[in-house]
Amino acid sequence: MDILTIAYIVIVLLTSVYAYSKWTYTYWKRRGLEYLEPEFFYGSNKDLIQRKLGIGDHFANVYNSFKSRGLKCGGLFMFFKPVFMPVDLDLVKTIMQKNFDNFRNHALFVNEKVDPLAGHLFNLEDEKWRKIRSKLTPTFTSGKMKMMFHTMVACTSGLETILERHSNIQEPIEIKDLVSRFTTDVIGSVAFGIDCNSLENPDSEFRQYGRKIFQFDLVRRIKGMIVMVIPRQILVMIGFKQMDPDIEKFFMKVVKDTVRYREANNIHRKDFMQLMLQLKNRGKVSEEEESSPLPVGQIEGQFMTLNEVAAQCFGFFAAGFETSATTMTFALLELALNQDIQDELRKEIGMVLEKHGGELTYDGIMQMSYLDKVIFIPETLRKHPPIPGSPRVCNKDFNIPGTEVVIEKGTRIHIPFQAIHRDPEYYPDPEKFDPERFNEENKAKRHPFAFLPFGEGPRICIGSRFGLMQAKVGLCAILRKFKVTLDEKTATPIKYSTTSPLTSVDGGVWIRVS
Ligand code: HEM
Repeated sequence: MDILTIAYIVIVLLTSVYAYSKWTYTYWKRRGLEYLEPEFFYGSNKDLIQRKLGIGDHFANVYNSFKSRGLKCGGLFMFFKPVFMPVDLDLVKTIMQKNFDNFRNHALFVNEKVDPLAGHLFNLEDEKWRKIRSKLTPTFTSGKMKMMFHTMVACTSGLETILERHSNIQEPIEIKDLVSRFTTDVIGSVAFGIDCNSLENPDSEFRQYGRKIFQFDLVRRIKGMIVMVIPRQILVMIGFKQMDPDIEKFFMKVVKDTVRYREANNIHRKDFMQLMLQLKNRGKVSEEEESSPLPVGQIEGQFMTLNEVAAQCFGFFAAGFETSATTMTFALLELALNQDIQDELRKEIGMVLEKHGGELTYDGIMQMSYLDKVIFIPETLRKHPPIPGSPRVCNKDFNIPGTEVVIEKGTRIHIPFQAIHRDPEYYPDPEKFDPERFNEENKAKRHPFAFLPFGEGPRICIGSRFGLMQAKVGLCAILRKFKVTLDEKTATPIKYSTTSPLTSVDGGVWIRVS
């Protein structure tokens, strides 16, 4: 082929892609929906793709631009794909709850044959999601939380030892790293029954792989782009793999070894793995400790396979340690900046502990109203939601109430939690950290969908109780003994990282303890 022919083919190809994108970018106009003017290739997300803004800040800009135009919703483009964004909270409720059947799935590409660990609840779709969700729901009741409480408390001693050391040598500590090691130890222990030891050893394998799950390096970003641009059917056909092989190998081995060991030695522990073994061998979670297979004839329900068990354990690890560590980090940041609130909280912790003989107990934690309904944790999650937004996909055409616009099957949706949490219509002076926003009177005045740190509707976070409990246990352990102040190494005013999928602070949060 001569050079002229090659040049001709390239020109034809580029012109076709350009013409296709031009046509695609008229999608929202053709459907009669106001939209953000896209740019070639980037669509409406140039700042996000070029990493000038993080996910939360970028979608907050999009939300604010629709809101300032008085719109209830709007259209945008992710590369060439149309994305719908609800702004009005009744419409958010319609999508997440009222018309859930039209918007059941998270729109994430999974091929369990190639990526068995990706078959966790967050990624699953339709009937398989429904089936696994109903099996897992009983593992997160308050009774089960009570059962796992002591494991959480046991992990606080390492946390206290490290802070004691930093207090003595008067050195600041990057608190996100420390509390991530705490939550890694808690989840490792509760989900896998393994002492991860990452508080003692910051480079433990669990901590290393935990960090890796949330590192979005170039390869991950390219894979993410491929998944957005190439149709699913083609990805399945070519066996496209997303999961890093070393992460997969590590977690698969941990789960399989633990399952085999427990089954061979008839070991029962009060943890999540025990409940998974019940699902694997008995098809349901029961109150008994027993998890060995039932005799033929007594079997109820369907069983989980070993791969499904591994995927759920991996999902809980990934979804559980970083989100709770993020909550604890922002709570400590705000407490360091608001010493009066910190004093109030420490007073409550002291009073409750005194009533419970100086011990951190489940009932004691449940009595901490300033920590809990107070307001304090909700205000942290409002101002800094760890997951800044959630995707959905439309699986049945849906007519937006009161308009002619139809969201077509296959259209992606983005629900911008962070933007809603910072909307002055619902939270006046939104940058201010004010726990009183969550007293009963103020809460009652707000639209229930103005607070979405755990999502809403049938797809709401299944581990919220667990996540809140471990954050509270960790915070109580810190605040009962230490006063926290912000070290000058923290870049203030803080900026959110533009590279992390979860909300996190650029340069970290450096805390001094005394
Ligand atoms: C403070 C901590 C946490 C926060 C802020 C958080 C937040 C969220 C959010 C926003 C979603 C998406 C909901 C939606 O799309 O509507 C979610 C889903 C999920 N979370 Fe959490 N989460 C936390 C802790 C945990 C923990 C500790 C676990 C497990 C032990 C967990 C497991 C999950 C799972 C499995 C899903 C998927 C649910 C489904 O699709 O049915 N999360 N979480």
